[in-house]
Amino acid sequence: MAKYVLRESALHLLTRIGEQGGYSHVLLDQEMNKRSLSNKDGALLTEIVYGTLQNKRKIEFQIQLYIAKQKKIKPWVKWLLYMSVYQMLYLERVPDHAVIHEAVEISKTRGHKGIASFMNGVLRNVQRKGVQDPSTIDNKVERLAIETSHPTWLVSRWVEQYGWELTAGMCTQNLKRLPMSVRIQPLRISRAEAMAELKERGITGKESVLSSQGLLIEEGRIIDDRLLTEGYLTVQDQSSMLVAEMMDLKPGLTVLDACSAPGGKTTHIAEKMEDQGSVIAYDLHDKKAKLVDDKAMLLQLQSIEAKQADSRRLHELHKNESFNRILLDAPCSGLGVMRGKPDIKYHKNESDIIALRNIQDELLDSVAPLLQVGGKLVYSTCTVDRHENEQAVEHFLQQHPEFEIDPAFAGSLPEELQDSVGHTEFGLQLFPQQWDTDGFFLTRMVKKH
Ligand SMILES: C[S@@+](CC[C@H](N)C(=O)[O-])C[C@H]1O[C@@H](n2cnc3c(N)ncnc32)[C@H](O)[C@@H]1O
Repeated sequence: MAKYVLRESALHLLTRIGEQGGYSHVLLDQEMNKRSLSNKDGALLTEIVYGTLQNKRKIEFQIQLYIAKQKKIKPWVKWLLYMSVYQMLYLERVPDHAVIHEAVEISKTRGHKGIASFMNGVLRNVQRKGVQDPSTIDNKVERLAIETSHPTWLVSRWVEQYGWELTAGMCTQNLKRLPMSVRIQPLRISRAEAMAELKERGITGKESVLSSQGLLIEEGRIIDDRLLTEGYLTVQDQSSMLVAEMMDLKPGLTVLDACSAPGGKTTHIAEKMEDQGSVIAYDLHDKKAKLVDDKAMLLQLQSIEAKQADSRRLHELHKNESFNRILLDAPCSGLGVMRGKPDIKYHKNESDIIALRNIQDELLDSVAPLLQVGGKLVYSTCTVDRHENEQAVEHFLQQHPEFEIDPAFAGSLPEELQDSVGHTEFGLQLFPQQWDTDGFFLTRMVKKH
C-alpha cells in the first residue's frame, strides 16, 4: 500500500470544499474516520484545512504578485499553494523546507515537472522575498475584509448594520478557534460531578455563565471521553444553550421544535422539563430527523418524538393552539458560525440572505396558530444579520398583532447579558467576540389573545 501522506488528504479536502462546496466539518470528520488518524495527525490535518480556509483571502492577496503571470492555475494547484503558504506563514512548528519539499513532490505526482517547478518558484519567493502586506490597502473596509479573509460585501453590510467597532471585533474573532463547550445532561450527572471526573483524566474546564448546564473546556481532549460517548455530556455552543434556558420551561409542557436536527436544542428542552411532558421535533429531512432520535437515545431522554415534516405545513398535522411553547430555530445564513464552518465565508452571498428570510417568514407564519394563548414562541438563528433577525421579528409582529415580545424576556436573561450591546426592542444579538461564542440571535414572544 502507498504511504499515507497527510498533506495529500488536506489537499483533497480543500479542493472539495473550495471548489464543490463540501462542508468542512463533515468532510474532515469522514476523512479522520476513514484514515483512523492518531490524535496528533488529526490535529495537524484539522489545523491545515481550517487554517487555510480561514485565511484564504488574505493568502491570495499576499502571494498575488508571484502568481499574477501564470494565466490559468488548476484548482488543486491553487489550493496546494494556499495550504503551503499557510503553513509557512502561520505554523511555526513546520519548517519551510519540509513544506516546500512536500508541495513539490505532490505537484510531481499529481501533475508534472512544470507544475513542480512553478510550485517551487512561488514558495521559494515567499520564503526569500516575503509577501505583500495587506495593511497597505487604502480602503478601510476592503483592508479589514482582506486582513481577516471575509467577503467585502459582508464586511460592508456589517459596518452598515452594526458600525465599525463591532464589525472589526467580529471579523478578528472569526479567525480564532472556537472553544469547545459541552452541556451536562442534568438528569444523569451534575456539573460538579462531570468536572471532577474529567479532571481525573486531565481535562479541565470552567462553568459557563450563560447556562447552568454549560462547561467550557480549557485543557485536554474531550471528544472521545466516555462522558460524551455515553451521553452524560453533549457538545453545544454556549450561545445555543441560551435558547432552552430562555424558553421558560417546566415539567409537563407540550413543546414544538419546528426545525430540530441534529437535536441539540430539542434534547436541552427535554432536560429542562425533567423529561416529563412532550417535545415534538420536526425536520425537513428524514435522515436529519433520525439524528434527533439518536441524540435523544444517547442522552436517555424519552419525552422526544422526532419526525420528518415541512414545518411550513404543520397545520395539516396539528390543530391550532396545540402547544404551550414553540421553538423556531430557523434555517439561516450561518454568518455567526464561520469559526466552526469557515467554508461559509466563501459560499454565502446576499441573495442567500433574501431567500432564507422568505423561508423564515413562512415558518413563523405557519407555527404561530399552533401556539396556545399565553404560550411562548422563541425565534433564534445562528446568524448575524438584521434582515434575518430583528427585521424578521418586526415583520412577524406587524403581521400578527396577537403576539408581542415577552415583556419578561430581557429581564430573564443571565445577568452578564443584561447590558449587552446586542439588545434591541426585537431581541438579543450575541456577537462572537463578546463571550467567545458563535454569533447568535434569540428572542421570545408571547401570544396575547
Ligand atoms: C439551525 S438548524 C437547527 C439546529 C437544531 N435546532 C439544533 O439545535 O440542533 C435548522 C434546521 O432546519 C431544518 N429545516 C429547514 N427548512 C425546514 C422546514 N421547512 N421544515 C422543517 N425543518 C426545516 C434544516 O434541515 C436544519 O436541520
